[in-house]
Amino acid sequence: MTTAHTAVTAVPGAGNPSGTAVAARTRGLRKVYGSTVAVDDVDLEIPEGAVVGMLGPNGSGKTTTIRMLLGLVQPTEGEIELLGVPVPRDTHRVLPHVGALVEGPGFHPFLSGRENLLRFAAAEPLLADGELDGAVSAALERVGLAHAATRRYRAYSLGMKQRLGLASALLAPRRLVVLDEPTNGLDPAGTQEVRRIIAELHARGVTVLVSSHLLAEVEATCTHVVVLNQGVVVAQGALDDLLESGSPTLLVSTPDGARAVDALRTGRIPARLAPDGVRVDIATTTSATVIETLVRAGIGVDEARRERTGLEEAFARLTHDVGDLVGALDGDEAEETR
Ligand SMILES: Nc1ncnc2c1ncn2[C@@H]1O[C@H](COP(=O)(O)OP(=O)(O)OP(=O)(O)O)[C@@H](O)[C@H]1O
Repeated sequence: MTTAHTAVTAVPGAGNPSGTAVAARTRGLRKVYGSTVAVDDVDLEIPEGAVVGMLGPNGSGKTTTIRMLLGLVQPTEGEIELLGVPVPRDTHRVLPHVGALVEGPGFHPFLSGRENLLRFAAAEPLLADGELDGAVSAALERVGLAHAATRRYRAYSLGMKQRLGLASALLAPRRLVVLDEPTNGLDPAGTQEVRRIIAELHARGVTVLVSSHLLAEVEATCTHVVVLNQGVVVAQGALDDLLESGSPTLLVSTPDGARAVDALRTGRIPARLAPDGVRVDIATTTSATVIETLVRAGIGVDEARRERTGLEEAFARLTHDVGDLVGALDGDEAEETR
């Protein structure tokens, strides 16, 4: 959890000269540990108000990047701007506006969950003394931990510890919330709650950066994604753009699949029979041409819909086959891909 112990000064607006508001930005960010390059030349842009999922295989640099953003790890090279403020130089100015769930938030094992949160709340410059109790109760309630508030932290399960970390990130009103694997150790109900909390923050206009291995969660909750592989950003942008970037496919439901495949192939349109219909590659044709071809061949079409690439498929393509990436996302990002 991040707290600031200094007085709050005004945080400048997070606008940028090109007009798009940016909550966090890095330029040429690099972190080297001995002979390990953990993060290499990372240029991030986290749009204000977005829910950004940070994805990547184990060891791809997600946690290191998040820790550098929060001023917890000193970059080897590069620049960071958080809510318009340079980090780590002025981290203290911005931290009160940033809630963070990162590993090892430093809870005291012999204090209860409530007592631990009260200590953190007392260090929140945005909370007045008279607001501490209420803020702690509200945060405990929000993460479903009110019933265990008086139990000692060391008796908490992994999931309860995770919930308490989340509560600490939500103690005060935030402009940016950074969650490093928030569903780690949570049961399905806890995962649902994290999803709900992220949706609530998003509805209030809070920017959320969340790292996760749960692609279905990211697909369900995020508006944008950043994909890291071996310390390098291999894709970033709107989730919808990423999902549209695979080979476009039309799924056709027809009572006569085998004949449909024959008719399309005769018309030099790649198609194959699948359990749920006929899958047609429309990279070099249009949906209208496909349907026209089928109707001309006297084949009935019950339904035809364009399929999106699932995030799982996109992720596999991005992290296993970096060479094929150019052109997968919009031009700028693709060009930056190495
Ligand atoms: N304090 C450290 N000292 C040495 N190497 C480190 C340190 N922290 C991270 N690394 C290395 O940097 C690389 C990136 O690690 P990082 O924890 O950022 O990855 P990650 O994407 O968060 O992984 P995971 O999904 O497993 O949590 C790894 O090779 C890791 O071993």
